[in-house]
Amino acid sequence: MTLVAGIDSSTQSCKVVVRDLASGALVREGRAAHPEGTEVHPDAWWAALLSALTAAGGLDDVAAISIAGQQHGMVVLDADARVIRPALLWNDTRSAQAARDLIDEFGAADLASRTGSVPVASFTATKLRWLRDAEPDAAARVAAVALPHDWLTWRLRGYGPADESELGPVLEELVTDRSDASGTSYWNPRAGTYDRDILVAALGHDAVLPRVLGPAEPAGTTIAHTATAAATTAATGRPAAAAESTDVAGTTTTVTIPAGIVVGPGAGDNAGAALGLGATEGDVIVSIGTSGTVFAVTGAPSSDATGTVAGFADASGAFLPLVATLNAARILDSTAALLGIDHDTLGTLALAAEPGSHGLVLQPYFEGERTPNLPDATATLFGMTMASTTRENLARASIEGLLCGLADGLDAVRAVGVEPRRILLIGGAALNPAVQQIAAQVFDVAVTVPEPGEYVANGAALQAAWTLTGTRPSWPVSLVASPAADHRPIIREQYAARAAAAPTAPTPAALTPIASPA
Ligand SMILES: Nc1ncnc2c1ncn2[C@@H]1O[C@H](COP(=O)(O)OP(=O)(O)O)[C@@H](O)[C@H]1O
Ligand SMILES: O=C(CO)[C@@H](O)[C@H](O)COP(=O)(O)O
Repeated sequence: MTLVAGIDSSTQSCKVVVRDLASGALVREGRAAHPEGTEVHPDAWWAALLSALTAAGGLDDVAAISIAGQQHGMVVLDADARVIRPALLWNDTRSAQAARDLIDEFGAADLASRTGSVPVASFTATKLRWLRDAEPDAAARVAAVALPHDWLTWRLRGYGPADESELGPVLEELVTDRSDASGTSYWNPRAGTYDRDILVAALGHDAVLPRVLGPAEPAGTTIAHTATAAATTAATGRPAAAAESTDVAGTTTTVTIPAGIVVGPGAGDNAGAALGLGATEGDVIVSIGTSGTVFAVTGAPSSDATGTVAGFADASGAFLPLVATLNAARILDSTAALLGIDHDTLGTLALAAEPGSHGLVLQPYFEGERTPNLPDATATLFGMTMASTTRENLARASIEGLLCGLADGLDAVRAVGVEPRRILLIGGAALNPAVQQIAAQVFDVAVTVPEPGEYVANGAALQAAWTLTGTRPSWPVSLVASPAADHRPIIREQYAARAAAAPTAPTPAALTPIASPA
């Protein structure tokens, strides 16, 4: 049996799957938690990856591997390949003003046509501009910029600072793929080239950028080496990466990497999920993890000058128009914690309330919001009366608020030409039966739920198999639930009415004056 491995280094954790190349069957898996926070030292991801690999039984019998990961995170390296400062993650909003500055300098339409997207605080270019403005000494030392999956792939292949790696600080060996490059705001998905003018405008100077590999183009093969990481995140002062629910702060994980494992190009996590699901025309994927995302694989690139839909590339040579929200599964985590219950009980309570939650509406911008672009917004609960303010209605309102934001995202991907025939619901919160049932009430498209699984890691494993053999596998994906269509327009109508009246209502991008480039 030939085995391939796929990794999802996501916001909250690192997940590893090992699969049979021929059938796609899951052979073994492992996971490890990431630190909390929107600023994380990449060493913590490396420690979690090695810990998850160990939990998944190591790589001795694995023929190929690929790493997918959270998009956009800013990993900055100096000339000795040392990480200059903790990475700013996609959900860190401190670069909101930097995004506005870049839009003022280039114009939204120009950025959309050059990079497929109008940047918000999530995008890497805005984080580089923030670094240039807020930490100019650090910015001046930047010799290379990478994304989370690029840096982890490079470390796995044996590169890194001289005293921590077998092959040393060879920045030119950094690689990425089309899907993750398209989330930087300095890569053009139509042309397949970096836009170094935007990079220089953001960072203040040029830098080494990872070589962009095509689908199934190998990053290389591993050399035999020992990879070691200490489970500590001293740079952030936050908890150590650790096997979930196990405190291993201060422990060191060592993994023996054998020679000759083919390393695939990797992917952004959403593109990885599209690969893992085998998404085809008519499929819209709705993922409810830390981020909420709505996306589809399309043959043609998109560019939305309003900034709502990001015009990403996918991991198969096609494109991936995508809407992302900053608040998703954690809305339910917060509400469950507030009510002092677990996720299952939250779901049970929610299903005991009527659609529309008796007028209770949660606009769930707990961490600011990305779509709509309201980085400083806070959450608001509308419609509180003696009758509506019950635990049941609050539980349901939290799920309805989450899903209404994603339904707005579905409308936006439709507006760039996607014609959805079914929704594939994935991500941690999609496991919740109440989320599945209420999704069938909020979306006006049939909702289907694939069997529980790590679809980003599965996509990375499939990419590893594709890279090894040169042929894209077609592994089966079972659907476990198709909640009966039960569309209840009232849910979105009352949400839209509250959003329109809210003080945080967004200014339509079309009405925002955009300065011409200098
Ligand atoms: N049954 C459930 N109901 C609601 N939320 C859940 C459930 N199971 C897991 N989650 C939430 O899903 C999130 C993790 O999902 P995941 O897709 O792995 O996120 P990420 O990829 O961003 O790390 C966590 O916030 C977790 O609390
Ligand atoms: O920013 C985006 C997409 O543009 C997010 O999808 C991140 O890629 C994080 O994903 P999760 O860790 O929440 O799955």
